[in-house]
Amino acid sequence: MNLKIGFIGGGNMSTAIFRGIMKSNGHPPSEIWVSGPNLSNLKHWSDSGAHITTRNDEIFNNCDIVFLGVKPDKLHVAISQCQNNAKKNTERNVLFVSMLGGITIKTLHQALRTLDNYANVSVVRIMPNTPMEVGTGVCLYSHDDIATEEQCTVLRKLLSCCGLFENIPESLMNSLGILTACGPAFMYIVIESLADGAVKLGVPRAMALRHASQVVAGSGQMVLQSGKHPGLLKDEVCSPGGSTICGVSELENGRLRATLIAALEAASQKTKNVGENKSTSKH
Ligand SMILES: NC(=O)C1=CN([C@@H]2O[C@H](COP(=O)(O)OP(=O)(O)OC[C@H]3O[C@@H](n4cnc5c(N)ncnc54)[C@H](O)[C@@H]3O)[C@@H](O)[C@H]2O)C=CC1
Ligand SMILES: O=C(O)[C@@H]1CCC=N1
Repeated sequence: MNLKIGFIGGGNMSTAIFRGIMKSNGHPPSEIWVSGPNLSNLKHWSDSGAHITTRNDEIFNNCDIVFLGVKPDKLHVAISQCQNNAKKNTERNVLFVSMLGGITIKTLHQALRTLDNYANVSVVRIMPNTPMEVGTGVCLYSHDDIATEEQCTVLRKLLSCCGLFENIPESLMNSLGILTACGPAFMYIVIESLADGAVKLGVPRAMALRHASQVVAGSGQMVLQSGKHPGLLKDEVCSPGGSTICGVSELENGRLRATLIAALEAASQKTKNVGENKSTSKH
């Protein structure tokens, strides 16, 4: 029998995971459910064969693995909507998988404690990224001490078709998790900027974007596959007195390295504040 997979919140990140699973035939869509306040926003799920509902309790009461994909400030309301007093099947085991940035396993347990079948709920905290949609993502995870090896294996089987699936200490979620989850946005800006540069030099936009993307993907593969330090790989491109080093010099003038480091720090600080429930608009 296939496991029933549910998503509470079917926005960008849940959709990317769903599409990644669909792309690799990782699970039949007829065994996937998603909930959200507005059914018209979930049409892309039902078009692919998944079940859609406005009721979070339907997901929680019927699914074996329940992904939580709402914004962190909706944590408590979304969980309170999982309670259905008419249905008291408290024996079911549920693997509750939260993708909420900054929200700790401890906070998740505190929120879930209000539910009737809390005793049978184990929690996995994941930090996914949107490239999971095309099978080249990263999904970091940490689990509580209730989740069984078997549950983690089932989750690994489901999500490793979307890319790298790696167990990390929860203490790294707001650092490594920031690199992997926010990093794609930073890299899209790099790709767009490289393409802009080529367009400025007269290259047609679509051609520039396609090649900028391939250069970024290829460079990442080169670091991964060659085992060489990126500084050495950079040196291998820079001929003495050549063109590339002129460009590198401009990147240093523009403080590219310092800016990327600061971007990760800012995103990490913001995520920590979300976890601590600080309502600062900046950081
Ligand atoms: N977008 C990304 O690249 C990543 C997002 N995340 C996390 O994923 C979570 C979702 O982020 P996104 O998908 O980007 O946001 P989103 O705004 O696209 O999706 C959130 C969804 O939750 C739905 N929703 C709101 N209240 C609800 C409720 N009470 N019950 C059920 N559904 C409800 C909304 O209608 C919306 O579709 C966040 O907690 C974020 O920290 C984590 C890693 C990466
Ligand atoms: O920007 C955000 O808040 C989410 C969390 C990590 C990536 N996206």
